[in-house]
Amino acid sequence: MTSQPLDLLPDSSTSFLSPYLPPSRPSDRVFVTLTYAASLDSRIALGHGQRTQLSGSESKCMTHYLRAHHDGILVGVNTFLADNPGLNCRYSIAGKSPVEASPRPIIIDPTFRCKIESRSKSMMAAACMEGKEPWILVSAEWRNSVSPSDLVHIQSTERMGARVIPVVGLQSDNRNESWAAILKSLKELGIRSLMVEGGARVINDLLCTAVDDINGTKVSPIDVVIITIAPVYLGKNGVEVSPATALDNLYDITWDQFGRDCVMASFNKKLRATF
Ligand SMILES: NC(=O)c1ccc[n+]([C@@H]2O[C@H](COP(=O)([O-])OP(=O)(O)OC[C@H]3O[C@@H](n4cnc5c(N)ncnc54)[C@H](O)[C@@H]3O)[C@@H](O)[C@H]2O)c1
Ligand SMILES: Nc1nc(=O)c(N)c(NC[C@H](O)[C@H](O)[C@H](O)COP(=O)(O)O)[nH]1
Repeated sequence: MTSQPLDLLPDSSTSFLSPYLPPSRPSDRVFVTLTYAASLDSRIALGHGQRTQLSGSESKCMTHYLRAHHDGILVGVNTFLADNPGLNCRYSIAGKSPVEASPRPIIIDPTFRCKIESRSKSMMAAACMEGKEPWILVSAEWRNSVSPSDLVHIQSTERMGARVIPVVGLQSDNRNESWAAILKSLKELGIRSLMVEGGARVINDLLCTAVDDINGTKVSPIDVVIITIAPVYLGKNGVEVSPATALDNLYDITWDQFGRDCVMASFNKKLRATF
């Protein structure tokens, strides 16, 4: 199963994106890009568990171009199970094979719900062929008391090249603590830039998360927000992106049109503003 490479973006689109790409200089923390596609009524899927294509071909290219510029791409386990995403990079990058250009797929899955089943098998098989093998972040508490049958699932998942990585604090009820734990683990694993694609729980949580910076000040972990707006309504049963608090954090905002979609790119103030 080999997918066709996507078309190349015009220079105007790569110039539009270039200020928002992760910096190449080393940093003491993970650079986080939050990106997703939403309808005009801020829905990202028609219903829970329903894969819904919102991006047109041009904005899909944009997403894969962004993937090529990040070390990791993260989704929640519901997205993994609903969408069976490849999470690879099908945008051709000069001098790089598709595997080299692809980010590391990272799945937040505290209790390992994505255990080997036909769908995750096909995703992992596809990822092995066209991208990098996924890392599955599970709760360390869950991993320490794993059942014999789940242990078998872990071993068969790892035999396919994936890694099941225990994270201390992942199952915390406190989103600040769980995101601090996720980002600390990923940094230790060598991820310097992370593209967060969804789903709704992940996006809504992350928008309201605050983690300690090097001075111990609570700041948002998000650096850049890039949102595709598709000109459709998904209706009230759709899966909504709407954080728990009001936010007015974005700056250096620019908009560009990709086919029939509009894409907003912006930086996120590190300090959280709520009104
Ligand atoms: N349009 C888009 O850009 C887009 C992108 C991604 C997903 N989607 C859609 O979103 C829907 C899925 O969204 P969702 O909200 O149901 O699920 P999700 O993908 O956000 O996954 C939620 C699950 O991930 C785990 N998780 C997430 N954050 C965690 C944290 N901080 N700590 C511990 N565990 C955590 C939990 O098990 C949680 O139940 C699907 O229908 C999918 O098609 C759309
Ligand atoms: N940018 C974007 N536009 C969409 O319309 C949509 N539904 C997603 N959803 C993100 C989700 O994770 C998808 O499942 C992957 O975008 C699937 O794409 P790949 O198989 O990885 O190429 N993302």
